[in-house]
Amino acid sequence: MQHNEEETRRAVAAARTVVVKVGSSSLTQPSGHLDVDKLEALAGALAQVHMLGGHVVLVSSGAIAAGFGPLGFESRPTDVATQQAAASVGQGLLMAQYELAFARYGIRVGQLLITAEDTMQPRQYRNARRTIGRLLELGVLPIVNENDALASNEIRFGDNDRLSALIANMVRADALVLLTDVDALYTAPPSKPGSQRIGFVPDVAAMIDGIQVGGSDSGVGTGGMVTKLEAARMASVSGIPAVMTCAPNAGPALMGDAVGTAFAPVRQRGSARRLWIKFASHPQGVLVVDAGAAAAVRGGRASLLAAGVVEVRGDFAAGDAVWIDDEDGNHLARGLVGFDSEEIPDMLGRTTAQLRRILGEEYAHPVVHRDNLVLV
Ligand SMILES: Nc1ncnc2c1ncn2[C@@H]1O[C@H](COP(=O)(O)OP(=O)(O)O)[C@@H](O)[C@H]1O
Ligand SMILES: N[C@@H](CCC(=O)OP(=O)(O)O)C(=O)O
Repeated sequence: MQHNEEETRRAVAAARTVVVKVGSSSLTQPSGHLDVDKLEALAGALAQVHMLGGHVVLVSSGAIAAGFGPLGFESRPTDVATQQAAASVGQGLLMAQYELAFARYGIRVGQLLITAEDTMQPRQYRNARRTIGRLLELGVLPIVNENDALASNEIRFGDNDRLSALIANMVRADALVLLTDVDALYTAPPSKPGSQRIGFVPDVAAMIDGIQVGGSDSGVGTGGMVTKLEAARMASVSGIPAVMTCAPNAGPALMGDAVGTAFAPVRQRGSARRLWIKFASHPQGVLVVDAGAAAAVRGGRASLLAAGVVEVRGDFAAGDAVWIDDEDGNHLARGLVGFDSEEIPDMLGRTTAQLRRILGEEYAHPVVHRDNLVLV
């Protein structure tokens, strides 16, 4: 599958389900306070799609930006605890404005606060997917943000760009639209003289190295262009076309006009939850595997059995993410492990039949099931 720009834009315009991500900088005034006019303009553009029968999921940042002013801070706080407090105040303010803005079009909104690390667990993943699906069936416009108050620093995504790509993959969206404060991707940060606008990226994974990307200049955003390109790549390998542009271009971008930068999908639709394991997991330990197990894991379809594990490192609980390494220390895969780290030493090298006989039925399972394993 190789999409050209026209096909990519057309696919965005024809999308039945679209995930739209808006950054803090597109919802705030230079002072950092929430800019209600900007928020209303965005709601107007999304309402058009909704009223034409499209399903829109909005991933909105802005909780921290909306909360720090009312708490009396002059600029965005830099320590995590104050950011979390600001998010807790700001999230309610943000949703109140969205409710008002969408109510003008008779559209009801629903809030989902997601912790990416938790949502890759099968049950939470299914629940989040089912809730968003049901909201869409009920004609509600779901608004997603990271659960800033809960996510600790280590597991926090911090930016919503990659979260929006994971959500697009989860809801099997037909398009992802990333709205920010620059009109397009440039060959270098736009403040640099001579940087050129890029209208179309046929293969984002292949071009990432050729672009100079910088962090956020806005003072309120977090990820800058790095995480936006990462999000575009995640969408692209999930078979989802993406467009990145500035928030005032939301309407034209959603209609397939040639604004911003379009990113072609490079694959067929991929599996869903495994993308979360790949991008949202923070491995807590390592399982070192022998050559036979390494070959099986590399083959892509096998579960990791205790028989092939030679060593376990780290302190983790069943359900945590771990690295699967070969004996030379190369990372082969990431996976959600089925056992606590203390349970695994007694299992090492044993076949499933031996595990059943010696340790009992509850140990006669793969250490990492193939559904929970993703190659790196
Ligand atoms: N190559 C590039 N092309 C476009 N913008 C870039 C590039 N490198 C860095 N940037 C910066 O990324 C910023 C957008 O990221 P960010 O401030 O995190 O926005 P948001 O709050 O929308 O997530 C832009 O303001 C721009 O200055
Ligand atoms: N969850 C945070 C998002 C952090 C953030 O600023 O993200 P972004 O503006 O998308 O780079 C918030 O709502 O403030």
